[in-house]
Amino acid sequence: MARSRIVAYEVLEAVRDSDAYANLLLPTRIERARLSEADAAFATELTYGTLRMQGFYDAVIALAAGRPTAQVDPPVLDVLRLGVHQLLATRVATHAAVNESVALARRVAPAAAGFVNAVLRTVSRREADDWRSLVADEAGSPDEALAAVHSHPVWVVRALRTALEREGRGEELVALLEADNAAPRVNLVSLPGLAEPPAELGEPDRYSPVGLTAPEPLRLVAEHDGRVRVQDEGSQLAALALSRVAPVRPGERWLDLCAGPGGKTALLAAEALAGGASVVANEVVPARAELVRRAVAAVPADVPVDVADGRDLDPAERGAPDGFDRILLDAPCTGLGALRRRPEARWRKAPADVAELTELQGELADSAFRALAPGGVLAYVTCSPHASETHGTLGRALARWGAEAELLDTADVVQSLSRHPLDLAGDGRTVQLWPHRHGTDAMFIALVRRAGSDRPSGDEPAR
Ligand SMILES: C[S@@+](CC[C@H](N)C(=O)[O-])C[C@H]1O[C@@H](n2cnc3c(N)ncnc32)[C@H](O)[C@@H]1O
Repeated sequence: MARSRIVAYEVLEAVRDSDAYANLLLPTRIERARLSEADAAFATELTYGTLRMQGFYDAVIALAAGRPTAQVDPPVLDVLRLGVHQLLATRVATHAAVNESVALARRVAPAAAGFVNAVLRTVSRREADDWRSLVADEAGSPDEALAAVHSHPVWVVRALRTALEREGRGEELVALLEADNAAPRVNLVSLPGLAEPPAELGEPDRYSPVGLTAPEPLRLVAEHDGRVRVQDEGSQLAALALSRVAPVRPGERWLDLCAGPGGKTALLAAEALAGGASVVANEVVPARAELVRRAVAAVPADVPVDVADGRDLDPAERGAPDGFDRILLDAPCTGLGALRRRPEARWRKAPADVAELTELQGELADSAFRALAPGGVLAYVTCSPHASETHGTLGRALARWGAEAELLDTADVVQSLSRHPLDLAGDGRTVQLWPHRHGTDAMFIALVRRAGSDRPSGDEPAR
């Protein structure tokens, strides 16, 4: 049987049994199996597509098998999910999808081969749209129908709706759910001052002045030795919001508090280098700190990367006795804004994670704010649009900081650095980007200035 299907199955198995991350494991499994480019693309499509659409496929399997998927052995269920994906979402011929799935079942769960054959034959008798209607009809409520058909947990559907409704854009929910299920394009950043401008390398991004797409993105990355990197356009805008909120004055000190794996650190370091500022990075997980070191290696500047809990930060120990002029807090979050990129993430998160994370976000925000120099600017960023992690965490922090803090017009800052006007809704001061509206991850960006001398934008002499 095709090795691409075995690779896809083995990744699903590792995601299920060992909490593996598909985006990290798949490339190594593809390499180990020595798959051709076409087979690698098929294995990727199978793995990511199956993981994203797992909720919908489970509803289909339950109907076709006449029993809840909780009563199906996990290895058999994974074989069925892969089979349903091939039948309902790819051009694989029906007989090939069924026969290859039965062969896979013989390999991993021989006693269930007949069951797999029967279920997949039942699934193959209807089109995907018919299954969507049947699944919606079976759901207990309109929200459960949306969740099952668009393959998101119900609580995530509700959280996304709340976030959109806050902007007066509740009607965009289905477009957002669909965007979460589409493979994102590979987007690149060309580190300013260190690599050619975007227009010389490919098609410049619509919004980010340092971003681009290209027909062979990975070739460009390989050729540029870290100076051209894969990075979501929303992440670029978040880093640039901080580096371009005001002209950089030589001698400014910047901190990236939660830096791993270092995508934004690299862009900040390039921006700082161009303006004569310096950057230090911090990350609590040692392996991720190592990724930050690799990410900044291409920038010819000293960027120390410390391994520490960002809640225990002493600016003096990090070379900024008067505090930092700019701090990025790209906070640990549920990642509900990057579901396109992390296909299994939606099934791993639970509402309880939100409460735990918002507490951590608040503590990190307090630590970051304390570490600002008078007049310094904090960028609070999440790759989640969940209202508790965005406006909730920010609003509570602003209330604690009182008159010491000023929420800057972040929308104005981001619009002014964007190549084209962004369709932003909401409160007009913070920025929420969306996959369906902007083609970016759903990044939230808020810039907060600490009271005191107007360091990043004022006219004090440089230190
Ligand atoms: C959203 S990610 C940052 C992504 C990064 N800015 C980038 O663009 O590549 C959040 C990071 O915070 C780290 N983190 C979590 N808790 C932390 C803490 N208490 N102190 C410092 N870093 C923490 C996580 O390990 C994770 O690497």
